[in-house]
Amino acid sequence: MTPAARVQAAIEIVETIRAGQPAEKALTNWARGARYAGSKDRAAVRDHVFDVVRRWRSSAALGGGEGGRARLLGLLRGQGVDPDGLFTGASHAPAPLTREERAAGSAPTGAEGWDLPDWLADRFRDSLGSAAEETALALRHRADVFLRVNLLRSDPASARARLKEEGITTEPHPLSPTALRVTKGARAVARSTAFAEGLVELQDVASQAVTDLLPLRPGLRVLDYCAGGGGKALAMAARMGGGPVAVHDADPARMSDLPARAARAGARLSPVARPEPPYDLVLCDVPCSGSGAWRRAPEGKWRLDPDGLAGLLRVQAEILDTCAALVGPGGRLAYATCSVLSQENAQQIDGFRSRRAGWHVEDQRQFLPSDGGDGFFITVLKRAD
Ligand SMILES: C[S@@+](CC[C@H](N)C(=O)[O-])C[C@H]1O[C@@H](n2cnc3c(N)ncnc32)[C@H](O)[C@@H]1O
Repeated sequence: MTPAARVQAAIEIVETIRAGQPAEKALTNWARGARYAGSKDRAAVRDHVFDVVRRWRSSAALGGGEGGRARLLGLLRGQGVDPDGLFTGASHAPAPLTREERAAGSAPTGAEGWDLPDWLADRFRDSLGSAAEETALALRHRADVFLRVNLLRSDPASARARLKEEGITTEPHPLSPTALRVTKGARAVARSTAFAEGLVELQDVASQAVTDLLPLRPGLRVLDYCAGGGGKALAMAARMGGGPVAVHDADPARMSDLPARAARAGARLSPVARPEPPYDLVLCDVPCSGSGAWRRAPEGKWRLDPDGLAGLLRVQAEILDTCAALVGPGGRLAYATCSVLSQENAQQIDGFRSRRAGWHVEDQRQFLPSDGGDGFFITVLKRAD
């Protein structure tokens, strides 16, 4: 496919997203009917589509319309790319720009320029103050790919050397001693032998930094109450000489990949339908807005509404209360989100402490995209003896 044909494909996919189809599904459906598209074409089309979703409002403003064609035009203008080189009318390319299209479009203003719904721009300001703008703007960009070196199988220097043999170059990152930022070959990681042999896992650097803050050591009774795909459970097990870490999730199907992931990593994870207290440490990595990770999952910012957020806040408080009851005397409760909204973070901890006596905050950190990874929040609470 030519670069222009990729833009035309993205225009058509953005139209189906506008009609209500999730971006992943729209891309899969397109790929099924586009046997002529090679892996580089698919990757380029995907990048265009996700760039538009990240910049849904500003691309419409700059392109002067809500449709796929206007949004791709606006995206290119925002990226400083001359659209005339792509809107050529050649075979499979978008038709040349009309006079109206050339005249349309204006610089985005306010929340439009932050690429957030108005109500969320207000929440960003309330939560982040002077860091609100840079955080919102960071979420308009693609995220870096990070690996976690699995210390049960390797060390950072050896893992980097193995990856390099397979054409994947990396560099360390100051946020976590196990983190490697992929500088070349990100798309090859999942089929590399270093990955297959469990030397590295795909995991955001801030997600690693969150588990680094947990007071873990071999022999502790540890429960990951919202284990999901197990990214943090595996990282915790690696810091405990392999585990075991008890894993639980309200939706056990979300843990279906865990046995294979644990085997690859050399970690021991024990699924528990009903947690058996007391635990020395319970992590609740609660369901949240995902606002810290909207570079990776940008549809979330357009889908979330105030009622949805209120529902999440209720579930988070319930999980905190449930998990507190699982911690033994002198034990720890760790609360984590990949959110930058204070209602889901510090305010949730304040609410918990106003409901329950006998807990004190041992550690609290908010990671922002400006630190290099996703936005994450972690609080470690210690229960009185
Ligand atoms: C943020 S994800 C967990 C991500 C995971 N810890 C990781 O690092 O890969 C939140 C998880 O909480 C689960 N969940 C939602 N409500 C829950 C509840 N009431 N109790 C336990 N788990 C719940 C969801 O199914 C989801 O898998």
